[in-house]
Amino acid sequence: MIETKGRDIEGVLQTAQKQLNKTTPTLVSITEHISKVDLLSFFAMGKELGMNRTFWSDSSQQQFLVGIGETYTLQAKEHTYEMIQTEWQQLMEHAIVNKSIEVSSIGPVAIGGFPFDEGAHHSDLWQGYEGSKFRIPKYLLTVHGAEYYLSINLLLTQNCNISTLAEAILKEKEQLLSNKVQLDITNKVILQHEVDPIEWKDLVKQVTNHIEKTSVEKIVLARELQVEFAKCCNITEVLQRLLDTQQNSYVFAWEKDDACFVGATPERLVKVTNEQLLSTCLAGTASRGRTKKEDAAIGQALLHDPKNIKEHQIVVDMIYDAVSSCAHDVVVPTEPVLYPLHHLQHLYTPVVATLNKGFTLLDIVKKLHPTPALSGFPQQESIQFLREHESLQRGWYGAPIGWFDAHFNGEFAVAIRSALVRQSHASLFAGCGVVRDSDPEMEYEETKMKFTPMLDALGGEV
Ligand SMILES: C=C(O[C@H]1C=CC=C(C(=O)O)[C@@H]1O)C(=O)O
Ligand SMILES: [Mg+2]
Repeated sequence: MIETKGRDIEGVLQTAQKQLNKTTPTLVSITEHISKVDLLSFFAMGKELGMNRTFWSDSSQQQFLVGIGETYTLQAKEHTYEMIQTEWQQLMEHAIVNKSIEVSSIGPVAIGGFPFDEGAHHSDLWQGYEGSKFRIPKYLLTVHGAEYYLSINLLLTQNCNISTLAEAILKEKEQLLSNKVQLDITNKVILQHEVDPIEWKDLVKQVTNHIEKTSVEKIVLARELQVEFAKCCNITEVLQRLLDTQQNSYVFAWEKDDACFVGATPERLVKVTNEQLLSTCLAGTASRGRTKKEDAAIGQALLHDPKNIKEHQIVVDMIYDAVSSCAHDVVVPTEPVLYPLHHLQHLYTPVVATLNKGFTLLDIVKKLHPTPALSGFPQQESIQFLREHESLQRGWYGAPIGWFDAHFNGEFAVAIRSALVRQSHASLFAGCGVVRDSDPEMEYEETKMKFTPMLDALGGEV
């Protein structure tokens, strides 16, 4: 990676062009510190420019990444973790990066997702989301607390006309930063359809029988709710609703032409900042109470419920083993605490560790996914069971979604509480951990509750 410093875009691009030593296009990234802009106006403006959009907010809403356009895509259908990692390292080796600021998640940043199951067949539902895809946005707005940065990422060739390019960029940049889009909430769901609820409850029973008879301890079953809107769904409005209502959640959107995978997940998979590693065990679910007293009583019951404790502990044990295989000083509390969300609450155990030399964020993502919060335990047996029995095409649902920068600092969440929106239709996904004591009706109710955050954000009756 060549690091440069400079001021105006045209000047920086001219200097970069002189440094190109290859005939193939080279990634050039220019970052500047900018004044505050409206994030969702920036996002909405991307649509007017006809570009695919990307959105990420961390669970404390202190860090935001808003991407417009796609300068480069890393994609792979097999051995995806290794392929994406190698391609990124090669791209970064020759990249020319212009920045005078040392902050993570600026400059060349890849944002995207892995599939839940690399071995699953591709489906029409997930068209555009085959395999793993990570995009480097053409324009990336990064927000850290009160600080705003704009990175412009381009592929430069030796013979491209710099002044024409710089002029086009300045025009688009001005539009994106114009703070012009005002938002009304107009999305409205007019039809809801649960996919095969009776068959799904039968499958829960089948799983508890399977657990009785085999060494399998847990299988996470998911189901789908389809909705129809009065008109094309506006993703900016969905993001606004999710940001307003979903506390303690990562809000994400990854648009691909006429589709957008969008959600607000409470579940961190892993965050790596230099060598510091944070992961999360989240499993075990209850509703929120209508009063403080009722809420506390539900929370206490959840903390002491054997079925939910079992569901949770299986996740803690696996994550501890996975993290320990590539990190040291692993710290895991012995008891979970409650993790409150707007519509529900979970059992939560944080994991802190120091990454061993030679491992990257993507290595640990590969080791962790799928955790028993999404597949079950043991991992291979539960994945095999899902391949044979679950009719839902999970695609990117329940899979790692997130970002990484040039130094593999980054964060991944697990893409639950999510929906795949395609114009005036959407599929919502929700799953639950089935263990020996699971009751089909209660698991059904749990998944129903897990649809509510997305259904509400899409403009549906909850
Ligand atoms: C699979 C989902 O939730 C997982 C994460 C937290 C709690 C869970 C549970 O209690 O069953 C699930 O393991 C989902 O929301 O689609
Ligand atoms: Mg559960």
